[in-house]
Amino acid sequence: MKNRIEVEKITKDYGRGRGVFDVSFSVGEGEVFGFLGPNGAGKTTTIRQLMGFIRADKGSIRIDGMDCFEKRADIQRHLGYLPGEIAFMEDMSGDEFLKFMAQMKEIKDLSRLNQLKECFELDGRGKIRRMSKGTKQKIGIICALMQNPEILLLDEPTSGLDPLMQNRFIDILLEEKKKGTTIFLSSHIFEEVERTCDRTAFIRSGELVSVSRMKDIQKSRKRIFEITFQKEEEKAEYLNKHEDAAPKRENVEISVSGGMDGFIKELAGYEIGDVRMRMQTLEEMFLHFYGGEDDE
Ligand SMILES: Nc1ncnc2c1ncn2[C@@H]1O[C@H](COP(=O)(O)OP(=O)(O)OP(=O)(O)O)[C@@H](O)[C@H]1O
Repeated sequence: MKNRIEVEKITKDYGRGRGVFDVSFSVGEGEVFGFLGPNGAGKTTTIRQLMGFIRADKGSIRIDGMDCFEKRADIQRHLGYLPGEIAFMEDMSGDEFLKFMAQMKEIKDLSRLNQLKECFELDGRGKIRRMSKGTKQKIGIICALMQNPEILLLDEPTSGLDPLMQNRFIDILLEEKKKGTTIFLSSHIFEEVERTCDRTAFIRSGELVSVSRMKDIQKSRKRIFEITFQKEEEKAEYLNKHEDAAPKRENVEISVSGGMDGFIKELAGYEIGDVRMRMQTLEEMFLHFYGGEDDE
C-alpha cells in the first residue's frame, strides 16, 4: 500500500508546551486513519499543517510526495477538507453557498452534491447566519465531499450533528472507504472512530502516545463483568481481594483479560445473584490518556 500522507517528526511550537512535538505517522492509500485526543492536544494544528495553512518549524509533511506548505495550492485544490470551525459567507443561503463552492472547485456535475443534500436532509434555503450549528456542519461536510476527492481531511466532522445524522455520516464514510478514499479524521467521538478507522493515533499534549490498528485494539479489549453478590459480606470480601474490582450500584464491576477459567472458578465459591458481561469500550481503553501527566 503506497502512502498518501507522510508526516515525519514535525514540530510546531507555540510556546509554553502548546503545539505539536516530533509527531510522525503515515496514512496509506485507502486507509482510514483516526486522530483521537482531548481538547488542545494538537489535532487541529496537525490538520492545518497538512492543509499548508501553517508551516511546521521542523520536520517534513507531505501529501502524495508534495510538501504541504510549498505545494499548498495544489494540495488544497485536490483534497476534501472539513475545518473544525468553518468560515461561511453568512449572508448567503446554504444553497447559494454550496453552488458558489462548487463553482470555486470547478465542479460541473452536481449529482454528488444533491445526493449528499438529500442524505443529510439539508434544507439550504435559509440564510446561513440563521442556521443551527448542526445544519452548518452538514454544509461543511457536503463541501468536503462534493468533488469526490481521493483524500479527505476531516476535523471533528460530527461535532454538532444529532445522533441520527452522526450515523448517516458514518455510513457515508464507510461508502467512501469502499471506494478507496484515503481519510484522515480527527475526533472526540469514539464510536465513529471505532466503526470507521483502520488505525488510530492518540495525541496528548502535542505528542503522539500511540498508533494502533483497530483490529489489535479490538483484540486487546477486556471483558467487563458486573456481579451481583447475594451476601454483603461476600461482596466485601471479593472487593477486598481484588484491587481492580469496584462497587457499581449495589454490584461489583471488574475487568478481566485473557482466560476466563480462574475467574469463573473463583466466582463459583460465592453465592451469586447475577453476572452480566460487556466488552470494554474504546473510550474506556483510552481513558487513561485523558488523565493528568501522572497517568500511565
Ligand atoms: N495560533 C496559535 N497560537 C498560539 N497557540 C495556539 C495556536 N493554535 C493553537 N494553539 C495552541 O496549541 C494547542 C493545540 O491546539 P489544537 O487546536 O491543535 O488542539 P485540538 O487537539 O484540535 O483541540 P480541540 O479538540 O479543542 O479542537 C492548544 O493549547 C492551543 O491553545
